Parts: sequence; C-alpha cells; structure tokens
Amino acid sequence: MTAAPHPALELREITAGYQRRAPVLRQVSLSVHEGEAVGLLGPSGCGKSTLAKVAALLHRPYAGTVRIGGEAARGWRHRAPRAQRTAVGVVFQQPRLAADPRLTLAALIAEPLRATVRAAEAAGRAAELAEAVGLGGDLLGRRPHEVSDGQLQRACLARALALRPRVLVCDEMTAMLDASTTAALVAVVEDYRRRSGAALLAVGHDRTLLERWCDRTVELDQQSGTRRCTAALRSAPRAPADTTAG
Ligand SMILES: Nc1ncnc2c1ncn2[C@@H]1O[C@H](COP(=O)(O)OP(=O)(O)OP(=O)(O)O)[C@@H](O)[C@H]1O
Repeated sequence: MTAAPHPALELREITAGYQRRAPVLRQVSLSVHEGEAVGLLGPSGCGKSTLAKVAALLHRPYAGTVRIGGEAARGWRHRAPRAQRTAVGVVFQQPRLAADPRLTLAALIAEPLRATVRAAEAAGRAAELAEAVGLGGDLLGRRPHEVSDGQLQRACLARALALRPRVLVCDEMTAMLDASTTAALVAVVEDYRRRSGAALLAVGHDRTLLERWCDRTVELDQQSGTRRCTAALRSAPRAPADTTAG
C-alpha cells in the first residue's frame, strides 16, 4: 500500500490576524491537493485574505503550520526560502497595489525570472506568458498607469505563473473585472492547472463563479457575538453539471 501524497498546500490549525489577543482566524485548517481547486467564501472581513496571505507565506500566523508540498514553511515574506516562496504564486484583487508602477508590463512579468535566467531568456518567456494570458504585444512596453485594470490583472497573472508554481492563490482576482475578462482569466488558470497539476485556492465573494470554477468550496463563517469574526470552515462540493466559468 502506498502512502497518500501530501497535500500541495496544507494549513493546519492556523491562528492569525493583526492583534495577538484578538486574532481574526482561530485554528483554521484547510488542505488543497495537487490538481485540486478550492474556492474560499465568507462574509466581508471574516479573514479570507488573511488566510490567503498566510497560504502565500506573506503573513506569519501566531500559531499553526503551513506546509507546501509536505514541507513546513521555513520563513515568511522575504525570509522564506526561495524554493518555498516560488512554489506559491499569488494574484491579488487590486493589480495597481500589487504592481510596481515603474515597470513596463514586460518587466513586471519577467521580474521573477530574472533571478534564474538571463535577461534575454526572461524577456522571451515573458512574451510567451503575455500571449498565454491574452495580453497583446503592443501593451508590453506600457507601464501600469497606461493600461486598464483588466490588462494589468492579466500581466499580474502572467507574473504569478512565471515560475510555474505548484500552488496558485487567487485572492479576489476577478472582483474588479467584467464578465468576459473574468472568464478569460479563469480559463488561463484552468489551462495552467490542467497542464501543471497545480493546486488552486481561489478566494472570492462570487459564490456562483467559485462553485462552477472549483472542485469544492469552503466557507469561513462569522460567529455572531464575537467582536471580531472567528472562522470555522464548512465544505461543499462543486455545483453539479456545470464546469465552466460564467
Ligand atoms: N493590515 C491590517 N491591519 C489590521 N487589521 C487588518 C489588516 N488587514 C485586515 N485587517 C482586518 O482583519 C479582518 C479580516 O480582514 P481580511 O481582509 O482578511 O477579510 P476578508 O474576509 O478578506 O474581507 P473582504 O471579503 O472584505 O476582502 C478585518 O476585520 C480587517 O479589518
């Protein structure tokens, strides 16, 4: 009998927030397996983005364990080992806050590659990634303020995929986008997942989208009576018979 594979992403009993005595998340556990897509829903302010940041090794929890591919996180933010940092790609809701305004879209996409490959190779790969996310070559020389939110989000997704992450965290990636751009970006993520077997944690408010997109959804609940919301997870399977993003 072979042992069950480690989840691609495992969050175990995570307690996290911004004040140790009143954490936003209390002992929240969630696993996402290789090739699996999990949608994370819940009311505004209950801690979805906080959990996403913990999963992306960008926010250190007060307690609990994060495992990427079975290996416990060995640091947070820039102190995380490069191999662990690059194993998780992340796309945020607001591309203008996430993207360095000084960089062209080409440089933005290529930046994560520059540590490992020569500039010319990084530029070539950035052009391929841009094409994969539907970003016209004529836009690659522009800076964030010269493109739309949807175009900039496409560049941010291309950047997140540049190092071929084993886990992709999309924190309200499509919240600011119209239906056709949403469908296009979901299709890019799905194509990447199908080819790579990567795990997806997709955070959002759009229940219909996440129930169609993901294999299952989990819900962070707000417990009434607490000053801050405390999370408990409920799980639901994918909506039947519908596998495409609307
Ligand atoms: N940097 C911060 N410093 C202090 N408190 C914060 C910080 N970021 C978030 N919070 C608080 O932590 C709680 C959870 O925030 P979080 O952004 O994780 O919620 P969310 O479920 O993603 O909300 P939304 O759906 O509105 O995006 C909120 O009460 C929020 O005000």
